[in-house]
Amino acid sequence: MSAVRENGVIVAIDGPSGAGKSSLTKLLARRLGYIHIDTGAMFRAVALMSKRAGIASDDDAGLAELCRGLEITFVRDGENCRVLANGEDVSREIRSEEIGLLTSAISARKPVREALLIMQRAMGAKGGVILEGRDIGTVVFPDAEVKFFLSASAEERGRRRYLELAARGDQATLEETIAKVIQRDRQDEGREHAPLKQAEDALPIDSTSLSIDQVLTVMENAVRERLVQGDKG
Ligand SMILES: Nc1ncnc2c1ncn2[C@@H]1O[C@H](COP(=O)(O)OP(=O)(O)OP(=O)(O)O)[C@@H](O)[C@H]1O
Ligand SMILES: Nc1ccn([C@@H]2O[C@H](COP(=O)(O)O)[C@@H](O)[C@H]2O)c(=O)n1
Repeated sequence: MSAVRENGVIVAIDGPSGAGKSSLTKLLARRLGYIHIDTGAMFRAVALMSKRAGIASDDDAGLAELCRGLEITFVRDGENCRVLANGEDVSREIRSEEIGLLTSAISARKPVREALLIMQRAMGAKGGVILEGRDIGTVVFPDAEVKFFLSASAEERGRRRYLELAARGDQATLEETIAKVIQRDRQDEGREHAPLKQAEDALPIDSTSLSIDQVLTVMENAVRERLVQGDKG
């Protein structure tokens, strides 16, 4: 491989809901000194703003108009990142289960995907970046130097999400949470535009019975190996 991009390689982490993408992206970024971009947060910000504006999830013209007037930015806040929509911090509000399901519906719409694709490519082009989402390795950066497809069984992903919600005092049951995870998978895999799927050249990782640390080690080794190949290229 010839010299990598200006700031390093692009790492794509795709996979279904609750597989551990956000957790691993942050940890891996810290290990590598890279920035990380949570593309799901961008779709969530569009969903939240569409809800507030009363735009139906199948109103393509309304969604296109909304995206034209929407600026999404990330502000580093220590280890975390705050998400701003037109300057307003929406980091907390976008995390509800309701917005998660609405996001899955609006992210299927072509104008939304087109608008965010442009933003995501601009954010990642210089490299030295880890992007996590559903279509990073297949659509956003099909030429990413390292691609992972992180998954786990729906039961395990639902269990992890349930524990997270319970810790926040949410009343959801385990069965409901698993059902929502499965519903979101179906919507994300079944949509016409940029569906969730593994890129052919992605390294699959099934984290069902792996700890976060074990997954992190596999990922870090794979990226470092690629960086060494790059130096030789
Ligand atoms: N290997 C693992 N073992 C145990 N728990 C894990 C593992 N990976 C992630 N988790 C936990 O599972 C929950 C979901 O992880 P995370 O939010 O990183 O998933 P995600 O893929 O980004 O989900 P989403 O796409 O819905 O945002 C978190 O509570 C996280 O701590
Ligand atoms: N590249 C992406 C990222 C996300 N989505 C959609 O957003 C929803 C929320 O994502 P989270 O990772 O924050 O849970 C997700 O269910 C997808 O519908 C996407 O389409 N493409």
